[in-house]
Amino acid sequence: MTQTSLLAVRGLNQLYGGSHTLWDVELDVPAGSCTCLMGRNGMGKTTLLKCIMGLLPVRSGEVQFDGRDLLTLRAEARAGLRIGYVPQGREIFPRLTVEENLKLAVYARPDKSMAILDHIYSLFPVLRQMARRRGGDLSGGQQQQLAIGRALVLEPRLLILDEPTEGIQPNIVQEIGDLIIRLNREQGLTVLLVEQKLPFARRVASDFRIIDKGRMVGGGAIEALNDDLIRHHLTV
Ligand SMILES: Nc1ncnc2c1ncn2[C@@H]1O[C@H](COP(=O)(O)OP(=O)(O)OP(=O)(O)O)[C@@H](O)[C@H]1O
Repeated sequence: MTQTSLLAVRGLNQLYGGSHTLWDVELDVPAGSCTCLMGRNGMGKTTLLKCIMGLLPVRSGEVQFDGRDLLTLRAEARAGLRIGYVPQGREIFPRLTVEENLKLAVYARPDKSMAILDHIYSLFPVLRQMARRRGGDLSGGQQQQLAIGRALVLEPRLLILDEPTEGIQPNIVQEIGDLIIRLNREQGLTVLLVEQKLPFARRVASDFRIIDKGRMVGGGAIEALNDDLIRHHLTV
């Protein structure tokens, strides 16, 4: 692990049954960065995030968070290290209210302190307005905000977001971008983001990594994401 990486993946291999999905993957997420993991559909982005979170078994390799080996820890213990994860599709509880969804996350905090809810509502005023509505009754954009708010309840040191803008109306995409920028640049939260929208990635990210057919094929500062890389690995 390089000195400045908060998260480091080394030589990671993953298989779904006999199908080899991730090949010797290396990934560094520098502390304080907003690192955007990019790649076409089906290239292994979600699979890599699930391996990092302990939601899928890996065949070989290492995952280190702040110098600690994650692969020996169960998924709950990884969240306990304050790694917040917002999965693709959001996975909120549709029949529970907004506040109940947030409170469930509070019970995972060591101090179980509900005081954090005020902070979450200040980041997402719409969630305060909707506190008694059922999660399933919110719009897609509001559900995404709830899923991010729920991850922030743990006051994560690393926030992992899987395509937070997918299927969301443009004004909420803008708001989510504003929030990521605020959390990352003003509050110093390290972010690992899977994102396919180039303008969004360019706006919020400091660094990029490209995965193609399960292999890491490029990366660097976001300014280095050039047309050649885009043509070869990102456009359909
Ligand atoms: N549960 C599974 N069982 C078998 N194969 C799977 C499973 N989930 C994903 N795959 C396969 O693994 C590969 C990588 O999928 P993954 O979802 O990680 O891609 P992705 O880059 O996140 O794509 P997307 O942007 O579409 O979510 C794909 O070929 C996919 O079909």
